[in-house]
Amino acid sequence: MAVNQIALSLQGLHKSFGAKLAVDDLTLEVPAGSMFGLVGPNGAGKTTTLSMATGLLRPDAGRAVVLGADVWSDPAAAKALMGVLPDGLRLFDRLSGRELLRYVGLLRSVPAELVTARSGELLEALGLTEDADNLVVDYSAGMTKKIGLACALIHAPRLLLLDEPLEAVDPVSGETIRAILRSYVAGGGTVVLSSHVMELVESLCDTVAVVAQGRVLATGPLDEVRAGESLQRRFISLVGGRELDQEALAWLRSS
Ligand SMILES: Nc1ncnc2c1ncn2[C@@H]1O[C@H](COP(=O)(O)OP(=O)(O)OP(=O)(O)O)[C@@H](O)[C@H]1O
Repeated sequence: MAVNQIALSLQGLHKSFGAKLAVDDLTLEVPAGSMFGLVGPNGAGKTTTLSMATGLLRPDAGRAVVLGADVWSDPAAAKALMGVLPDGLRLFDRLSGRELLRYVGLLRSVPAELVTARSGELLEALGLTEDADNLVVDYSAGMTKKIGLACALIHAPRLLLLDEPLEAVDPVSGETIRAILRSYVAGGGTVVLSSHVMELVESLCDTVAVVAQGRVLATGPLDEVRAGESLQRRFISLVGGRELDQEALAWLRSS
């Protein structure tokens, strides 16, 4: 891999929903081999940005390029290089976990024997072996997240884009997912994840971007962005905290 290669380049992305400007001229570069955290308050435009980066939502303007492949003009090449765990993932949940992995693997042109072997390993690593033959519709939220992650990994992509990957996941599974992501990056992969949980981003990511109102407020190596503070404090000073009015919700106080 070339030194200083860019795994994901977002250039001047724009997206409006009616009068709402969700993503406003957003430019971002994710270095290859990094664990990149995308953080921002509710409604900042993280999901919209990731959807445009992964080919799920067409930008009004701008480009998304994955390891040299343009997501919108060369989608087959770009999609072969990335694994995606979208927000509010809709899976074919009338399949069992094992069947779903097989379906996704074959769809991604992974040879059948390899799909079987990789599925077994992924199910085991994510603690899903016991439930592998149960229908995904009956999985808990955390189990659904984990099978979604397995689907994103089955074709051994070079770039993983994960929207809130640890949401609803129990602490033990959370540790497993962190370990999988760390070993994926150690092996040359790149991860982009969005999260509200600053401790998670601080403990896992080496590079971050803070976005608010569809724009990048700060990006770079974690230590540069947090500038001697905790990421939480830096985040609040960049984004602006909100004080709760003394009189607000007075009816909730019983005395
Ligand atoms: N399909 C849509 N139709 C209309 N507005 C939308 C749509 N999707 C997103 N938006 C708006 O765009 C803005 C950005 O939303 P987005 O979901 O990208 O934010 P987010 O940073 O992922 O938020 P959260 O952290 O709460 O998930 C919000 O104001 C949201 O209401």
